[in-house]
Amino acid sequence: MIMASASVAVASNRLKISSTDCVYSMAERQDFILRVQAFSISETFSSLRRQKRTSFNGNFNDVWVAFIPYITAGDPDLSTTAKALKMLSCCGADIIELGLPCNAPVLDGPVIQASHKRALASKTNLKAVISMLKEVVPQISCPVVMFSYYNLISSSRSQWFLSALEDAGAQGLIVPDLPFEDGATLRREAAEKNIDMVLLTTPATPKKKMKAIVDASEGFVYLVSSAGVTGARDIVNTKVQFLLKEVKETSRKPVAVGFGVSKPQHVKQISSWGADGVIVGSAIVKLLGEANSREEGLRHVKSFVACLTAALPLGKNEN
Ligand SMILES: O=P(O)(O)OC[C@@H](O)[C@@H](O)c1c[nH]c2ccccc12
Repeated sequence: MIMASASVAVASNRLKISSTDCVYSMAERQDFILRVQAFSISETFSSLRRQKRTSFNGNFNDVWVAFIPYITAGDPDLSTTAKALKMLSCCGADIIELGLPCNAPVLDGPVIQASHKRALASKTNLKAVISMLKEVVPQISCPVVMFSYYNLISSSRSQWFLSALEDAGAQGLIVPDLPFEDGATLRREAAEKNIDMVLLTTPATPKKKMKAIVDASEGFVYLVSSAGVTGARDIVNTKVQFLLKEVKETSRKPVAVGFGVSKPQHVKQISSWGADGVIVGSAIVKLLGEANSREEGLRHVKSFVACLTAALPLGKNEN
């Protein structure tokens, strides 16, 4: 019961502190961090669906869309990443994607590529990220999904890699460059460690293969909005509305949309199309990378995230 009440307290506390005025002082004071085990990814979406609120955008419909930010671990250093994780968890993130830096992030655009470079320059490696997460995960109330290119996994043997994630309290894993056909073993090994392997489907994925991907994806399905690499876009691909419908006809699994989301109107639009989550990476990473100081970067991210979450159905910043 304590755990449950603590979770409820955290949840209600997050709703209360998601208004931006007290979040940072809360994190800074460190005197009121309830050490609760974050929900699993599936529990997070189920809990959000239970909390679903009726929103009126011409007609009443029950919606609650998860906000899923991405940052690169170690950018610009792991102590800033630790602060960012705690701040994002307080600012309304329902799930956080945390990228492991590597030398060739080929699916990333220039903004995230630069973040990998900064992270590697600060000597960030898997061991250091795992020890940071062991410290931080008990202090945050949302699940962490690790992002790793496959070469980092194959070089360290997948079972050892997955055990390290499990020890760190990571709840999910995304390996964007691992072809679906080659991922069965890793998916099985992840399932044995209760780590959700989140799979990606794109506008170019044939329908039959999309169905297989959706069926095999754990936690949620990542719907990539557009072709190409990560990076803020001016507009969201309108094909996403049709793709979302197609995926949701295939399964009841939650579907989160990413790639290019960088404005409140993108969040509104994707939410109105029926997504269960919106994923934002480059626009957040850019603020961290361009700031004059770590503290300034965190402040800018906090304000930007508040704008985006305010655009979610019945914006989470509403008191
Ligand atoms: O950066 P964007 O355009 O907001 O897209 C999300 C993206 O950053 C994140 O989900 C991600 C980071 N690296 C990736 C590589 C492939 C697919 C997705 C990703």
